[in-house]
Amino acid sequence: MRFLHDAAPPHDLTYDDVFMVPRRSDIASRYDVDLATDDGTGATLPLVVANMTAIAGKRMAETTARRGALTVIPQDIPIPVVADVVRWVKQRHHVFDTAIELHPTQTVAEALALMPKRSHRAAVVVDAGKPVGVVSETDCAEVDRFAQVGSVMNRDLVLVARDADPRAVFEAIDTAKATLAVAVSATGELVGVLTRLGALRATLYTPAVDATGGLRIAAAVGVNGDVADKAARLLEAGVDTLVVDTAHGHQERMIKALRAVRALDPSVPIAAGNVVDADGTDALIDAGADIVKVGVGPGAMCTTRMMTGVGRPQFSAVLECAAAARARGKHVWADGGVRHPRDVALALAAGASSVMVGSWFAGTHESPGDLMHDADGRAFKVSFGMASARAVANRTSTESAFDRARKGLYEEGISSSRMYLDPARPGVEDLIDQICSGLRSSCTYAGAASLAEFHDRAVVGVQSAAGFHEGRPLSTSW
Ligand SMILES: NC(=O)C1=CN([C@@H]2O[C@H](COP(=O)(O)OP(=O)(O)OC[C@H]3O[C@@H](n4cnc5c(N)ncnc54)[C@H](OP(=O)(O)O)[C@@H]3O)[C@@H](O)[C@H]2O)C=CC1
Ligand SMILES: Nc1nc2c(ncn2[C@@H]2O[C@H](COP(=O)(O)O)[C@@H](O)[C@H]2O)c(=O)[nH]1
Ligand SMILES: [K+]
Repeated sequence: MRFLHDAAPPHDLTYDDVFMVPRRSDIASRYDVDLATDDGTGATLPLVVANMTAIAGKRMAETTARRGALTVIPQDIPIPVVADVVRWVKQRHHVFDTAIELHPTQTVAEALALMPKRSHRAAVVVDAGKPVGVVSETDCAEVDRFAQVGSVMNRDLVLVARDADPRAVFEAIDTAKATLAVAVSATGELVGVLTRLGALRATLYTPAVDATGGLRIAAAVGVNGDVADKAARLLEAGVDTLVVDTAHGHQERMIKALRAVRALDPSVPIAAGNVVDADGTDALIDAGADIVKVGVGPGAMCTTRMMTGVGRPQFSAVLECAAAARARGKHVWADGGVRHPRDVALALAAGASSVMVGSWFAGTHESPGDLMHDADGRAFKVSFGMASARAVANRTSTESAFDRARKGLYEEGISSSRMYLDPARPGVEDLIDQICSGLRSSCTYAGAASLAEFHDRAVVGVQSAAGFHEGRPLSTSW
């Protein structure tokens, strides 16, 4: 990446401060761009779901890995639970989505409570292991809440084989004008479901898969307690990337923790952070990090900059840390503050190998929280920061009341925030589609067929607030 007219700015910049200029390109189609990362995580998209309890759970992990991104299970989840999640995610089908299963005698009320867990808003009715119907939210509208789903379900199933070609599945759904197709095994047991859009996506994305065919997943450890023991148990559980995570990554406790994790000689990449400069990046690489997590204070749930004055505008932080890491053959993840597809593109132009997204994905069907509605009927989920009073109370629940009270004094995150679902993009895959289409287009504007070429060729200029404002679309007249 270089600055336009080679004019490096005199002050630090964040995503809104910069823009990219188009360059002569010989990339004929946006589909000719390869978005795979080269950081050893095996992700086929440069996206990582941040290790936040309100965002990164098993549904998020399954759904994002199927499209090629990685989800990091947070450090606050007990390790036996993480092991169960890893096992579950690795058993998921690469093409078919995990269905909500209901027995014909379950009620419409139960169905309606479970359906928001899927963006396709439907469940498969299963009897003796075999699908007998599909029930959607529309089928349940205006129906007595105590009615049994067996009496409202649609029995005309589009049944397909577990190895059916996604394009053929798309056509079968289209012809039947159905909501989704139901995949079954050779003996007729339910395997999963696929919508028209899911079938299309299966032809556009490559799942992030490990050597044995399981979907990939990452998990985080903090820097307190017996870090080596926790890391060893996560590796034993089969995580594909290990993240050592704390607010202030450039500290002795982190360096000690990282050395202990490196001493386990893991065969998977170790990511560690967070830092914002070359010194911090070098220190973490010296201690054993393959990937350095960059960002202090940009996160949407983060109050660190307001509380402490510490942090650094994220674009400059990523640019400096990425240069330091690249000089040593290592990588950085740009962590936090991403709100538009352009921010993802700019972080990658600056040299990040992947971009961590937290709050943007909180308001989706796949985040772990329950779907709620405000007084105007708008759907939202509750999110919270990992350094908020709420998260600290969870993390320290086994400590003495005194220690908990002491730790509770240091709050650097929001405990409750409403993240509204975008009615046009209520699922995380809708947001991934949006990000990838923006990013593919950015790459072709730069004349880049891969992320490595994108970083090489990107030319970035600095803009005023008016310049940023000019780029915003206008939904009504002036
Ligand atoms: N990227 C960002 O800007 C930030 C991210 N976070 C996220 O929040 C989560 C919790 O992180 P964290 O608060 O580090 O909690 P941890 O539970 O990981 O504990 C951090 C440890 O470091 C010590 N410490 C020393 N200086 C600091 C400092 N300035 N800030 C925080 N801890 C310090 C703490 O000791 P003692 O308590 O005795 O001081 C504690 O033992 C992580 O997921 C982290 O990534 C949190 C803040 C900023
Ligand atoms: N200072 C704090 N930072 C936090 C907290 N919880 C998470 N984070 C950081 O934010 C990113 C995600 O950023 P987002 O803009 O996509 O939401 C995450 O990976 C952490 O580094 C917090 O409570 N305080
Ligand atoms: K912030």
